[in-house]
Amino acid sequence: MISVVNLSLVFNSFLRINSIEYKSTKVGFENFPTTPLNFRQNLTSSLTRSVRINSSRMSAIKTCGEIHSDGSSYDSNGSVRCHEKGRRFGNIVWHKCSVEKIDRQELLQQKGCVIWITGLSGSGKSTLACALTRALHSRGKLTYILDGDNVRHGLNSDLTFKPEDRAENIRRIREVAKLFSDAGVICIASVISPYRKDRDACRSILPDGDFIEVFMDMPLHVCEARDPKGLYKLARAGKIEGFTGVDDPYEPPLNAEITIQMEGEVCSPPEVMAEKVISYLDAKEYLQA
Ligand SMILES: Nc1ncnc2c1ncn2[C@@H]1O[C@H](COP(=O)(O)OS(=O)(=O)O)[C@@H](OP(=O)(O)O)[C@H]1O
Ligand SMILES: Nc1ncnc2c1ncn2[C@@H]1O[C@H](COP(=O)(O)OP(=O)(O)O)[C@@H](O)[C@H]1O
Repeated sequence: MISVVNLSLVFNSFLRINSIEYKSTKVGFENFPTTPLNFRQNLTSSLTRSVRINSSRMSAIKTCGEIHSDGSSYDSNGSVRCHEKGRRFGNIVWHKCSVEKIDRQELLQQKGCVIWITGLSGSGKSTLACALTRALHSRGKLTYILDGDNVRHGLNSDLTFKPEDRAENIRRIREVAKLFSDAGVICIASVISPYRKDRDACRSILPDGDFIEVFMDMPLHVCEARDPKGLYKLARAGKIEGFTGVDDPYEPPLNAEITIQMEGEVCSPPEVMAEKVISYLDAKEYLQA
């Protein structure tokens, strides 16, 4: 017992010396069981966990650079992110809580991220999003879909398809997606998102690796032949102005993490496409805490 308590004292002194704002309560010391054996086991595992968590937090805090509007910041490469209590942006001060993303991820046994599915209308974005969510759900993983059509029924119902409104549409969706991924959820955004700079802006607000761009690289003639909502027909007839791929641009990704294409004239079933994304998530360890 004594040696474990001594270890705790040394550990806390070490943190004070390093000027890191830290209290033992932040890593679960507040719930000590009462028996000596459980007490020691809990303290030891709390220490092990706190060393693991705080070594990454400490390196993040040491390398903090520019402070962003939400109180987060990045190092000079834009890759390390942290929040520091009390950092001010105008009159808004970031409020930090001791339960953080890492804790939520541990609870969910997965890593929060954003799978951003982009492509022309009719390219299969919603179909893939649905197949992916089904496959992940059956593996016990928590997902949420932000579908362009659906979000435009509520949060973005005030927006049109003019370029500035499309940009605002994507800005709101990326902020919501960021919140979901911070919650530890695998967030799937399926939106045309035709402009590269809007998609890149989403990449830039997320921690390295957490933005996974999936490009539905389907030829326009295939999408147009599908035309499930009859919108291409209306656009060709001049009844819809500024339709993506017809008289509004689509800028394909330059470095998408995953590209979905037809093989010759054949389009893989949605479940096969979903497996491709799941293999990527598995390889990058997003399906574990
Ligand atoms: N002018 C124009 N251009 C493109 N798409 C149009 C347009 N007008 C309506 N729709 C329907 O809106 C859906 C796309 O919404 P998004 O929010 O994904 O678009 S965007 O990212 O803001 O460009 C899109 O849904 P999907 O077919 O699922 O992509 C269309 O059904
Ligand atoms: N992998 C696929 N193989 C065959 N048809 C598909 C596939 N994915 C989507 N479709 C069909 O294409 C149409 C458009 O798909 P959808 O997911 O609504 O596209 P988007 O969301 O990009 O507009 C739908 O009729 C859908 O059934």
